[in-house]
Amino acid sequence: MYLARVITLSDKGYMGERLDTSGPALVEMLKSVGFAPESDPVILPDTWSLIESNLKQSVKDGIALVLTTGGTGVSPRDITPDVTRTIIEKEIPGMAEAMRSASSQKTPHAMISRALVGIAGKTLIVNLPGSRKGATENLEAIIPALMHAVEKIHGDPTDCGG
Ligand SMILES: Nc1ncnc2c1ncn2[C@@H]1O[C@H](COP(=O)(O)OP(=O)(O)OP(=O)(O)O)[C@@H](O)[C@H]1O
Ligand SMILES: Nc1nc2c(c(=O)[nH]1)N[C@H]1C(S)=C(S)[C@@H](COP(=O)(O)O)O[C@H]1N2
Repeated sequence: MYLARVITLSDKGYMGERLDTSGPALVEMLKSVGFAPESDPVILPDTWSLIESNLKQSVKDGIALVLTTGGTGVSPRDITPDVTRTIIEKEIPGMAEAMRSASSQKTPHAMISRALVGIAGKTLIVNLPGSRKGATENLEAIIPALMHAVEKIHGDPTDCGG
């Protein structure tokens, strides 16, 4: 089973001013599709150095899949994709495109999310929006390809297309 970690980026969540319902919802979704997520999401403020160090630590910890939730939009403190871009070695634009495309059927606000998906070491990092609805709808869109992507990152030699 592949280890997964959920990182919630929310100033209010970090300060205890809002209950994080997005992180736990993502943990449950990951379990339901066969990943082994840590049971408690990591909650951080929208602070560059903390996001950077936690993403780097996740790679060192051998986490196969990191989901971030929050900070993908255009508010002044939204920096999650910008930090992610400095950590990943390979971007997977198709997964982010699939999330925005599917989400556009739900809300026109989908186009505001700047979420990135990419690979750092052997860790797949997926940015998701902050609201529970936004986070779960976006994850839903890539679930059909998520396990396959992680298996390939870990060197699955089998032919695709079977
Ligand atoms: N972790 C979370 N759990 C539940 N709802 C959330 C969470 N993060 C965001 N939301 C909801 O999604 C909306 C949009 O998210 P966004 O990150 O833009 O909000 P925010 O108020 O700027 O967050 P913050 O100040 O906590 O960083 C919020 O107003 C809130 O209703
Ligand atoms: N599927 C889906 N995508 C969504 C949403 C949503 O409700 N559903 N919310 C949007 C909104 S309102 C914003 S502002 C952006 C960025 O959200 P974030 O700043 O919380 O990361 O995600 C968008 N993507």
